[in-house]
Amino acid sequence: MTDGRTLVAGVDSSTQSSKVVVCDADTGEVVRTSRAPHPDGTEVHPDRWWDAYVEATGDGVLDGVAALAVGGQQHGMVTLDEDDVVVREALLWNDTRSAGAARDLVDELGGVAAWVDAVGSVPVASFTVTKLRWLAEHEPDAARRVARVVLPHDWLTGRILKEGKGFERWSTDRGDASGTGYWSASTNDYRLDLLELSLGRVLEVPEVLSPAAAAGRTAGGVLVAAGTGDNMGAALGLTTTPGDVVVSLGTSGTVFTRSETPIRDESGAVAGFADATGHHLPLMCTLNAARVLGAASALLGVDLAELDRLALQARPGADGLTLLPYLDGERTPDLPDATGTLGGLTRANATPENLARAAVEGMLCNLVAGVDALRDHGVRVDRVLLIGGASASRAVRELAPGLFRAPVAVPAPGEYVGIGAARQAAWALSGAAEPPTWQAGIEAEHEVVPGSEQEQASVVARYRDLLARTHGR
Ligand SMILES: Nc1ncnc2c1ncn2[C@@H]1O[C@H](COP(=O)(O)OP(=O)(O)O)[C@@H](O)[C@H]1O
Ligand SMILES: O=C(CO)[C@@H](O)[C@H](O)COP(=O)(O)O
Repeated sequence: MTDGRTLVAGVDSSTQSSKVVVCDADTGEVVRTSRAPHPDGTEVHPDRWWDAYVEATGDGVLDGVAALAVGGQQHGMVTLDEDDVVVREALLWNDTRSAGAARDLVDELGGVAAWVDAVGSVPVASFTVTKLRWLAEHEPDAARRVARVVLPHDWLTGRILKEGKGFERWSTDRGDASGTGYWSASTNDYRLDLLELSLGRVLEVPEVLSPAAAAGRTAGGVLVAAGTGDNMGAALGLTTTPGDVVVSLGTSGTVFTRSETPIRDESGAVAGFADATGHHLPLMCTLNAARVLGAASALLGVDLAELDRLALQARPGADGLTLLPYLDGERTPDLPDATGTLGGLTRANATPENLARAAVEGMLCNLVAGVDALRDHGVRVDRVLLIGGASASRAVRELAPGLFRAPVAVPAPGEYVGIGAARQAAWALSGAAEPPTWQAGIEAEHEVVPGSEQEQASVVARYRDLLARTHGR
């Protein structure tokens, strides 16, 4: 309690950084924020997340906070031995070394339909279940030492409780559990047989808490809520209405919507995740998003603001220059070994403006597939809410409505994963049946430019054509 009001904190332990948001528990007003970077790379020792958390919460950032929760990057494999010592560095969601293991597991269970029936998703390299198979095959000594497996948000939640002398047991929530590949959002149960299929034996797994449950309480009295995956956290931090689809442009690109019922997608594009309120969060994810713009600006030797200016000076379609932005391999489409492809390059269109435009268009066209996949499953797309680091880009904001074929709203600048985690903490603290009502304002709205539909459709068609010619998809 500070100045008569109750404060709650949300931690977003994402791929590139830890962000902390302290909010008024009743209104959601953001009172303080801070952040600290994570190391680069697709395998990271969990202690580095703790270091970033300690750095970001220094200087009294958590003073007066009554409850907190952690939203974390999904899927990462954190392996612990009998004494909870980390066995090896965590393999993150964007580590593609387990792509072969994913293909093997799909075959061994009887194909994609069997996986969708079992856990609502078709596993790709991102999923924890495939990382465990990779571990068993490539590091058998380490695999033998593993006693339990948890996810990044589970681990950080447990560490906060251990340091706060309030740890009782490892726990997780429905949202994050649904990204493991061995827990089903339809039945709300683990499929330990799939864990066994992956690793050759069953491991201890965290207890799946209900949405407003507490994971524990520190000796100092701070309630630590269940926490969740970062996309589920963002969904809880945003004020959405039916017909809203969220596109997040962070390290990953994600397209998701809240749903009362699961979506069944045997193409594997849409994963059947759970949300953080007891419902569902069908979600499509790409490995490439904001960092594509970073790479393009490095290539052109300009900053992100100049990249925006250049992109907006070029004509739609970049005079025929098209980028398949698979710079870190790709997850959707399932092309883990792909690299980027620049198609249609001529002497006439080889300008900085066209390269900048192709980067923005390519990044967005990659996500158009997610918006369309949701449409194909009957999801109404009345409005796209754009969040994540690259939603600050002027070029992204202006090009997105035409390519997504929907109006785009950009919520007031904010760390929505952290805000969602803080809202979950406030919910757990209140003991109420529903989370508190917090309103996220809209900063900017962008409409589809009338008459531009044909032109935008041809940008997407050219992208799809290059994808088909390059990768046969
Ligand atoms: N104005 C901008 N234009 C394009 N990209 C941006 C802009 N501002 C930040 N970014 C990018 O956003 C990314 C960070 O986004 P964020 O959502 O915090 O990622 P994550 O949650 O995955 O760690 C970085 O790659 C950064 O370069
Ligand atoms: O793997 C997924 C979703 O399935 C990613 O969205 C991760 O959850 C990482 O998120 P960011 O760090 O990009 O926010």
